[in-house]
Amino acid sequence: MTGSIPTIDLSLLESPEGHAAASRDVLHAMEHVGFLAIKNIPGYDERRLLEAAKWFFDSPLEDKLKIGKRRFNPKQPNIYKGYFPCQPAANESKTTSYKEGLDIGIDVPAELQHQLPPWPLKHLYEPNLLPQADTPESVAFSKTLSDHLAVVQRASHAIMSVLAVGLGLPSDYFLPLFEPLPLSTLRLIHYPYRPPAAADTSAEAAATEGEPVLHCSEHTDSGFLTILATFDFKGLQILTGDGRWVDVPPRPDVLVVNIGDTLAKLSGGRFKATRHRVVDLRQERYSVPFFYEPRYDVDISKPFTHRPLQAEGEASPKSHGGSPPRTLLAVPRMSDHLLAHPQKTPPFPHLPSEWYGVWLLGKIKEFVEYGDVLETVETESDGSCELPPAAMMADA
Ligand SMILES: O=C(O)CCC(=O)C(=O)O
Ligand SMILES: [Fe+2]
Repeated sequence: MTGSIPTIDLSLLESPEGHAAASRDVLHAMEHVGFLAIKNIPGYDERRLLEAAKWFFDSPLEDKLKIGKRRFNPKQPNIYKGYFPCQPAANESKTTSYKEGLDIGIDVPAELQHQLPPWPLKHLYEPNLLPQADTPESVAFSKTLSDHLAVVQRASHAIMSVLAVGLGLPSDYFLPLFEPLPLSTLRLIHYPYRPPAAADTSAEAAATEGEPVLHCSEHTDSGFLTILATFDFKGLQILTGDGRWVDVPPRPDVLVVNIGDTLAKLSGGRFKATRHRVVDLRQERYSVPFFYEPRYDVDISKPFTHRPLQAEGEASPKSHGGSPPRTLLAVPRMSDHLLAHPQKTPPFPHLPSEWYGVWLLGKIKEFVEYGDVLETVETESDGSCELPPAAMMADA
């Protein structure tokens, strides 16, 4: 069934013909499947990434907790980035999330600190927490993560540029939605081996109703794209249009790409944010998703355009350049419209609800590992009402 997930060979992007062919394939995959695979990814070192993940998760829990989010380590100020331990029965609902993980994002350079958003969005840009750099192993670990982050960021740019060209837009059309402060997250995940007797009750209850035991319940991702390393681990499944769960078998040196809610929404529903889940095959499992996410102040309240971006069968553009169709120029960013129409609904009345960052804070409370984020920010005393500096308000 993975035959239905198209594979894009990134090495083909070097030639104009390859780029055009990839554009067609990416558009088709995004419209019909919501998932694709990429191969020949420059710089991707699967073995090194897996070894790094194993090294980190094999270390003692007390060491991992040193870089834990505040909920797990009160000495740490972070609530968004950092390590979270496995929480078997953390969620009373049917949602299962049997995993531990480490979240890292971009490190905001000193010269951009003044562009950080106000509370509570500033939490989304917390400094990374990484193991103390006092051993060669921990230095190598941090280097592996930053190298992989660069690899998947480049791959994300490549896919977005292929997509833009497929839509008849300049190849760097989407870049201003991300720069200079993308909210992207790289997450290392370890799903521990879970013997049947130790499985949490919600997962077992679901299984007895004929559903498989899950490591991670069905969901959609939040951002634009997810670029996922599954190494040689099975378990990932996607939901097809006709309601069947199908496996995404792992393939060596291939990364899985899927669309998140934001790109699906901004495309006016043309691209699919496909539901997916991870089945517990009664074995330990590792994965490394990269969630490619825009700046906090991107306006996600309306699609790129009010009509479908490009009707099926419409001629695809032949070149990367040229003027984009006029109706596509309404790329949502923090705009005069938002300033003129302040948001109507809380949770953060001093911020426009149309902002990606505001929506993200609301969405992540669905996930066990972030369950407390909203409560934490709501109980913080710093409810300052400043808006971001003028530089961030202007169109980039
Ligand atoms: O572990 C996997 O293969 C998928 C994880 C996933 O879907 C997610 O973290 O959003
Ligand atoms: Fe996901």
